[in-house]
Amino acid sequence: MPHPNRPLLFLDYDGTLSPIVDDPAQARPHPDVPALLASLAERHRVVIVSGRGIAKLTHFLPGVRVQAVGLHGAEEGALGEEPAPSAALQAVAEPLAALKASVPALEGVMVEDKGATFAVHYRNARDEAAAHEALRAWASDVPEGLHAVWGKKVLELRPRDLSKGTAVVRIAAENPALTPVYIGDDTTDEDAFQALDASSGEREPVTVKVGEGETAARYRVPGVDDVVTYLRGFL
Ligand SMILES: O=P(O)(O)OC[C@H]1O[C@H](O[C@H]2O[C@H](CO)[C@@H](O)[C@H](O)[C@H]2O)[C@H](O)[C@@H](O)[C@@H]1O
Repeated sequence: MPHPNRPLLFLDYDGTLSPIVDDPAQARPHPDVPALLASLAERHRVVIVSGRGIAKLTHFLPGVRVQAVGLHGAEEGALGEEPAPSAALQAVAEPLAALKASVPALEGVMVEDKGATFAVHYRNARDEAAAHEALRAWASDVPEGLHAVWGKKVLELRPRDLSKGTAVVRIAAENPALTPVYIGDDTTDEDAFQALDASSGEREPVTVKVGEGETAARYRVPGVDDVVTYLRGFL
């Protein structure tokens, strides 16, 4: 996989810098990641792009000071700093609250409170297929302005017009001399792979899918260890 000389490093968190675990609250980074991010940030522009909120990313990566896009594009700022309230999420606060109150009660299904939004996890559901079906029905008719996104055993709601793709394309346009490198493992990262491919013009982005499954990315690595190895090549 190529290592452009002047990269703009977009890094997803769960499944990319942190191995997937059963409990979202215990998703610690790979042990080498905090120091690696600090070293990378001394040489390159690094942006964490996550479905998590920036405060939660800061919790997992204390002491790391890099740019961040949180809540699937609804939050922007930097680790270690309080992000500005998301106007896009404030605009859909009412329907989000109503939806949160109506999540089907199913054994093992867990609602992760992310402040301005929430995620419904069914990884630990007693009957995973039944939980998936119940959540599919629940999310089949979300209010105008919201979009239901399926990730790894999780269903999330985000403002319809925002995605990881919209955020990274804007940041890439602000940094025309840098070559975008995007590494991610989940469905929401596919928005970013496609958006970067469609918008980068002369700059061929390096898009990397972590793990198995269909992807629009140009390259693939098997897991988080391989992400760490690839990133070391930028030092
Ligand atoms: O964009 P990401 O940084 O990849 O965040 C996406 C979601 O990741 C988290 O859920 C996923 O990881 C958990 C921990 O490994 C796992 O238990 C869960 O099944 C996965 O879906 C996180 O909890 C969500 O808030 C993020 O949106």
